[in-house]
Amino acid sequence: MGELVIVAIGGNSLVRDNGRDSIADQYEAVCETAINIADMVEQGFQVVVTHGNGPQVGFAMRRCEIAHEVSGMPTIPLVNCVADTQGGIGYQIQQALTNEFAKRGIAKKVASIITQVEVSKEDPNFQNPTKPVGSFFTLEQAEAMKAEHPDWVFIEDSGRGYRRVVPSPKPIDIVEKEAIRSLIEAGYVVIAAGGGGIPVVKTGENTYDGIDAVIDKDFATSLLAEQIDAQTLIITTGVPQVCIHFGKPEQKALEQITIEETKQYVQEEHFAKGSMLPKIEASLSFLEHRGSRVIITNPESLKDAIVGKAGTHIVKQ
Ligand SMILES: Nc1ncnc2c1ncn2[C@@H]1O[C@H](COP(=O)(O)OP(=O)(O)O)[C@@H](O)[C@H]1O
Ligand SMILES: NC(=O)OP(=O)(O)O
Repeated sequence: MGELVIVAIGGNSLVRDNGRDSIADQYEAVCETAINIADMVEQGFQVVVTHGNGPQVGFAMRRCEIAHEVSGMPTIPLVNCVADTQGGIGYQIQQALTNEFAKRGIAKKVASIITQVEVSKEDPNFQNPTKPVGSFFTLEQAEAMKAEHPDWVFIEDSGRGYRRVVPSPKPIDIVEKEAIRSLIEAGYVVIAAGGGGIPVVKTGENTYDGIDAVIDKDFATSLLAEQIDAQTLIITTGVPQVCIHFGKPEQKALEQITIEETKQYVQEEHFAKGSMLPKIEASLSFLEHRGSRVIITNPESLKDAIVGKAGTHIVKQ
């Protein structure tokens, strides 16, 4: 079996045009990412795919809220919105990969696993929402919405606008890890932990209950990578490389950095909270446990990045 690589697809990287955000647009973006993943499979890598749902779960929440406001339809709990987006995006990735493999004559099967991820009810992040979801708004739009819904919390997201935030507890365990391992061993390209996984808390030795939150998919992916013994973690997002002085005139893209250099940049606050910082923290956690290397790049650079010709590479030393 080839090197086991886990590829995390950013939710924002699947949103084409913030004005439309249609399912057809999203499928087009998924198909482009599927081409890049198929390239990696042809290169001989064993691939596991995870994905985000930040924009999509926010859209789902908003749809239920509007349906409730307009026609009194029952709202859908956030944990179920996460499950719905995990299924919806997983379906698109599964179909796009299946079709791409068939087109190229790659003899690989694809399977998505509904993945629950255990969190703690006591996690302090439940009291302090930090995970941006849904659309980007101007300050004026955010203030108008806040006036109408005083319990909503907004943050500024990496110079891109204002977004609603929801609680994001840290993942403790991937409930379906054995099933994921079995499918990998059977040669499947597995799609798992979509949207960071469906947040659940333990109610007994082997029993669980859903809880309203959105787990950061970078942390869930790093945990899954450890639990399936992946050697390489790739995080795809909206930028080809991680930068220092991001968004400033002196911005500099990083090609290769060590754990120590990365920690130094974290201390110097080069990585924005809620966007690039969780990717960096998840990368460090993966490298400090079992992982060998991390690559952060955009989907179109995957094929080159895996052979060292693109992206930002974080290495042990
Ligand atoms: N130091 C940085 N280097 C590069 N991008 C950064 C940096 N800090 C913040 N960003 C922003 O973070 C974004 C990635 O976060 P986000 O869009 O939330 O992730 P996702 O692709 O997982 O949805 C990048 O597209 C970029 O706009
Ligand atoms: N759940 C999650 O972290 O999604 P994004 O990567 O889309 O923000």
